[in-house]
Amino acid sequence: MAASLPDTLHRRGLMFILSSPSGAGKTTISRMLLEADEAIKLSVSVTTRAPRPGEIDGVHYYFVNDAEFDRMVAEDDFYEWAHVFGYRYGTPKGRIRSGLKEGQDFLFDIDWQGTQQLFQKDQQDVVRVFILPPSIAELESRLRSRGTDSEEVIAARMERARSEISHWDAYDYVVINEDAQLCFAKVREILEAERMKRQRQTGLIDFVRELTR
Ligand SMILES: Nc1ncnc2c1ncn2[C@@H]1O[C@H](COP(=O)(O)OP(=O)(O)OP(=O)(O)O)[C@@H](O)[C@H]1O
Ligand SMILES: Nc1nc2c(ncn2[C@@H]2O[C@H](COP(=O)(O)O)[C@@H](O)[C@H]2O)c(=O)[nH]1
Repeated sequence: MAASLPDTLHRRGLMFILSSPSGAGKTTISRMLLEADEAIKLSVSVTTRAPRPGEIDGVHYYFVNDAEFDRMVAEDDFYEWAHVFGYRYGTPKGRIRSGLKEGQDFLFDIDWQGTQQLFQKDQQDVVRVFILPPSIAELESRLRSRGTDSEEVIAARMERARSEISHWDAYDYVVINEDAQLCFAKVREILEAERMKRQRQTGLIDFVRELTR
């Protein structure tokens, strides 16, 4: 019979960030990951933008007005926050720090500004993945096919896409989302490998010491 592993063998959780220009598919990949992997939890952001059809308050975002967002900023409730497309978006502190200690992994669908802020605060727990579209034409076509944004909003997102893409080299991994299943498989492999990193595996020193005693 196989011996059981000591219960001192734990792992720190990680902050798994997916960023991309709007429409490249990070929400699609995030949802696939959350469905396939029960061990990672979405960090639900707060936003001042209106919900899109099908978006549920508290599930996809916490939708708040400007006054409520101001109050949260004043009370230092955010891990990070940024202006994106004329609205404000922020990561509420919630239970992230204590969750990481307990081994909980968190998924962040946030932009490059938020990524920078999280990385500055907590380098060791952050894994940064940037998703690129296969082409600019395909990016525009995806924004259109999503059917949730007006022409004006699509134009603003396309206008910003090049400057967002210019931040690709501030990420640990870059994955091109041509085929969603393939992209998802790659992102999942990154997550699995990052979970195994030595520095995340607390208790390993004692375990190895015991093995080699
Ligand atoms: N590999 C793919 N091939 C074709 N369509 C895709 C692919 N990945 C995502 N899409 C579609 O493209 C549209 C945009 O995807 P999604 O909403 O996931 O982008 P996003 O990067 O999260 O955008 P935003 O930043 O605006 O939230 C959606 O309609 C989605 O179904
Ligand atoms: N810095 C942050 N960026 C965020 C956060 N939540 C979402 N986002 C980014 O905003 C844009 C637009 O999102 P959309 O849902 O309106 O299309 C996208 O790049 C998101 O990744 C956050 O908490 N902080």
